[in-house]
Amino acid sequence: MNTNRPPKNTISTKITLKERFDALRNLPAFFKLVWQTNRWMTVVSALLRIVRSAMPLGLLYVGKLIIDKVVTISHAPVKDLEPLWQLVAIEFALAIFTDALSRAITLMDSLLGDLFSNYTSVKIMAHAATLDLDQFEDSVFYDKLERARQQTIGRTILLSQVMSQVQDLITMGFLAVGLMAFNPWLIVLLLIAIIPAFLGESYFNDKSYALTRGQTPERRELDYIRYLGASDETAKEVKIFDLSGFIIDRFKVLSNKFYADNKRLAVKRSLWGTFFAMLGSIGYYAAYVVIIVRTVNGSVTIGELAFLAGSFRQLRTLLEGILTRFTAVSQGAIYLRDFFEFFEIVPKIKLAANALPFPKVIKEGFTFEDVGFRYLNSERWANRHLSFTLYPGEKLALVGENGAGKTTLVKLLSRLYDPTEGRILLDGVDLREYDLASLRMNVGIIFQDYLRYQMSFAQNIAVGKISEQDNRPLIENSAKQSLADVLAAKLPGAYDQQLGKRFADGVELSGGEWQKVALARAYMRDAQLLILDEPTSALDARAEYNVFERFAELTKGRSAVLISHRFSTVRMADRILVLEKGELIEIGSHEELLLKGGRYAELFDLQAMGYR
Ligand SMILES: Nc1ncnc2c1ncn2[C@@H]1O[C@H](COP(=O)(O)OP(=O)(O)OP(=O)(O)O)[C@@H](O)[C@H]1O
Repeated sequence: MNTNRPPKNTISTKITLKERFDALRNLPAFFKLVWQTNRWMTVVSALLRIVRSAMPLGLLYVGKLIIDKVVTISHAPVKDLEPLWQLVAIEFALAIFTDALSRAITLMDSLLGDLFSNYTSVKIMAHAATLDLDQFEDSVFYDKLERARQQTIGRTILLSQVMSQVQDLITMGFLAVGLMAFNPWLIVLLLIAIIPAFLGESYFNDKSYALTRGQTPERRELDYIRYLGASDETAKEVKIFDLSGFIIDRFKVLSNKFYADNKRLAVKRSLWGTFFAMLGSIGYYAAYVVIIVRTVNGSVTIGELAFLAGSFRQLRTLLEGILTRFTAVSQGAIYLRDFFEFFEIVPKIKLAANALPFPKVIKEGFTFEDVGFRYLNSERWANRHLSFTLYPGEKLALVGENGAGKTTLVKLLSRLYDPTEGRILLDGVDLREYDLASLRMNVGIIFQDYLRYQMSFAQNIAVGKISEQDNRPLIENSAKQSLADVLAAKLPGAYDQQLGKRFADGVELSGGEWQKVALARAYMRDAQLLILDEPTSALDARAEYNVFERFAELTKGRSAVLISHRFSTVRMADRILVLEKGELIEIGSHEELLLKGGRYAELFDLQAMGYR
């Protein structure tokens, strides 16, 4: 991380007015989502707004009737006030009703907005779960995910914006009819006064979108720095290495840049906004003068003067609102494009059309045929020219220096990735022909960077087969097999003990203890192939010996792949596969490889020497 210079924007961000209109095409899909969120609330909300949109005209018209009535009565010799009070009562009732409607609309917006946000968050999580591992490792993907996530919050605003837009358009229709009946030129005057403001608004919205979109990678970095600076998982290292100053400096550099960019735009926008608002006022007062002159000439009544001036004023406000909101809505619609784009990302690891179920009993084993794999955006081969067979019931250990490609190999075996070249066969059939869910069900794998779920002890084991989360005997049995049962007995809450420090009453475990818990996950499913990627590195020597003794016993008849840097563990395997720079350089039993005197023998001696 370079603390002095924030990274440059990497995303193209220019949008044209045409794109703005095009983006509106996303709105039907958006409304479909709203509709799916909650049907009856969507209908009620729309109905409330339609009724609400007729209210301003009603209020203005009753106001006009009241004024005209007052003028008539004041000139009449006999003063009958009854009809006047009736009108006042009607206006009062309308005013109260309008207010109640507005509140109901706000309430519906906020409730529907919350539901919408929950619904779309679930949709995002569900979709993310279908995607491939390497898609998560791609920064462009992450930017999309991040923007889609923002939409779940931002789009609840869009919802009320679009609804208000429709409501205001209807209100405007009502008012415009009244105004046009009097003088159509007033409408033209109104448009002339408003259009500059609209263009200005749309210009600045473009700028603001471009800025926000361009800042996505930096915002992700900012979030990451915020997490580094204040989280239970990072606190230990941040303290030990005294990183807080470094982190805060980086945060300041980035956040100050955000602030400066945003400020520059906000100031410009505010200045131009003031100017455009002034033009609007000029238009309004010109129209006002026209109406006053005609009232003085006697061609309209005083009530009509109040009605027309009120209509004109409200129309101006509405039109301004509508035009401003148009840019905001189209803006939102452009953001929606990002949201829907995320859902367009499809996993590359596909299910075969007539996928085969995983064999009940593996007959020939897994055969690698000249398998090579390169990570996304990487020039280097993580695995290359791998050809070997993992036989049914065989225990195979993978050995090699850091970065030799051991973890990559087991990821290919469990189809987290598909080979870049070559193929992997299971009982003579390409792994890609098998049903993915059935494959995953039959391959139990515990990675070296397994997750420490901040959940209960039992749940931490149950994640190995979550459909069995209520099967306590199975969970306890799995714990017994990985030697985690002894640990449960020591905890105050036993199997219901909350683990980790993030939540109340949580107990933190040692590294080795966590490993035993994670290891129990492997025993939750009756997998035909078990893969343990350095699962015992944190265990003490005795515990590791016990774990492996059991492992060999418990996996009798089943295939297993072990990755370990400890040769005391490795030598228990039937065969050992030695990897170097992603390629297979030796394969054979412990004795065979020692006799051969190659790389394995060298590494073994090196470690043995350390114990002498
Ligand atoms: N997600 C990834 N994206 C890009 N490159 C990766 C990724 N994971 C691993 N690599 C690269 O692939 C190579 C093999 O990594 P792998 O994790 O398979 O090694 P390993 O033998 O398991 O190492 P270790 O003993 O350190 O766990 C390494 O050079 C590593 O830098």
